[in-house]
Amino acid sequence: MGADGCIDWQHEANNGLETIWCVDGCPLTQIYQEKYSVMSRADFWVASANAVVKLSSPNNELDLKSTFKWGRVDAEQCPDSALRLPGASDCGQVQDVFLNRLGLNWTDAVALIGGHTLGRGSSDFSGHEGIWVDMDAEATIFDKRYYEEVLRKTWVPRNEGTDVQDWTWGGNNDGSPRFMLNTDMCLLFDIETTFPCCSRTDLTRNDGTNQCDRRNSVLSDTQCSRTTNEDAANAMLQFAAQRDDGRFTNDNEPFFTAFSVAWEMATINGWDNLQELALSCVPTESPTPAPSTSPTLNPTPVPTAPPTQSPTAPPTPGPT
Ligand code: HEM
Repeated sequence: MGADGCIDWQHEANNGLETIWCVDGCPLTQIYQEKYSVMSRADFWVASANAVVKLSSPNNELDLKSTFKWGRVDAEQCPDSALRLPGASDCGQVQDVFLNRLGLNWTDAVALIGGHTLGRGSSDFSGHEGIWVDMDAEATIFDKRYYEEVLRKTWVPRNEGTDVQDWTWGGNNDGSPRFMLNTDMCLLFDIETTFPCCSRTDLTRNDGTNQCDRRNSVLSDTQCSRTTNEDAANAMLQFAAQRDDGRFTNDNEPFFTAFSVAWEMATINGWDNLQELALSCVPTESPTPAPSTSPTLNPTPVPTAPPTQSPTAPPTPGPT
């Protein structure tokens, strides 16, 4: 769901988005068509994300309204734009996309990826099944829990040797499995030098067995070492807000402040003429409607054909 209001439907990285944005029956599309089609889709998608963050944060605390600017122009076609998305393989992906191309720093990247406190991965879409946090209900709350979970849980490799290798909890994965991507784990651990490893060799199950050890894999002697990327690790620790006694505070503020800064930079990237929201409705101060290249104001069509193989063309530049 790009900053140009366009979705590259042909790329597998976007699998599942047809359940959110579609011609018929997707609530978000319906809301847009019925009430907000005066805005460009691109502005609407950012505004919708802001609303989700606000409504799912404790006491509606994280209001991103001050970061919102409007005036993005929609494109109807964006072939190969999904090639610019980060893969989930390693921190090189994070560096390439968030630092080298979006111009953010590691603190910004770590703050943005904290978005994984919400929602889930699916074997039907990405192939990574589970939630990042402890309970399904917690996956509907936008708070710092994601950072806590990286530190709190015993993470061991899952799906080793496949292209959906990730990490899962060494404890009891009842219900939804809990998982982390390599791009989550690498922000705190060196998961390359010591792979395969276990993130906490100090925890046991109720039956006394080490949580790092499973039937086919014994990792209780292989503690994952801390990453040498101190900027990323420091941000993870700061946002998790762990006390000296190992428990976590309820203070979301460091995460929320960093997320707001990074979110604004990420969502205005590529546009140099976006407008602030008007603070009043007095006619002389009100802005003109956002330009839109979508004359029929219809959502981008959903393809009926299955995704084709990954395109090989080089990434196209973002909007300027
Ligand atoms: C290195 C960067 C990132 C990678 C590799 C990545 C990868 C993924 C993957 C594989 C999924 C599972 C998709 C599925 O199976 O349906 C996912 C879901 C999700 N991601 Fe990310 N992501 C990244 C960054 C971000 C950022 C920056 C945010 C928000 C600011 C974010 C928010 C989410 C959310 C909310 C979901 C859950 C979606 C749902 O419940 O349907 N991700 N991500």
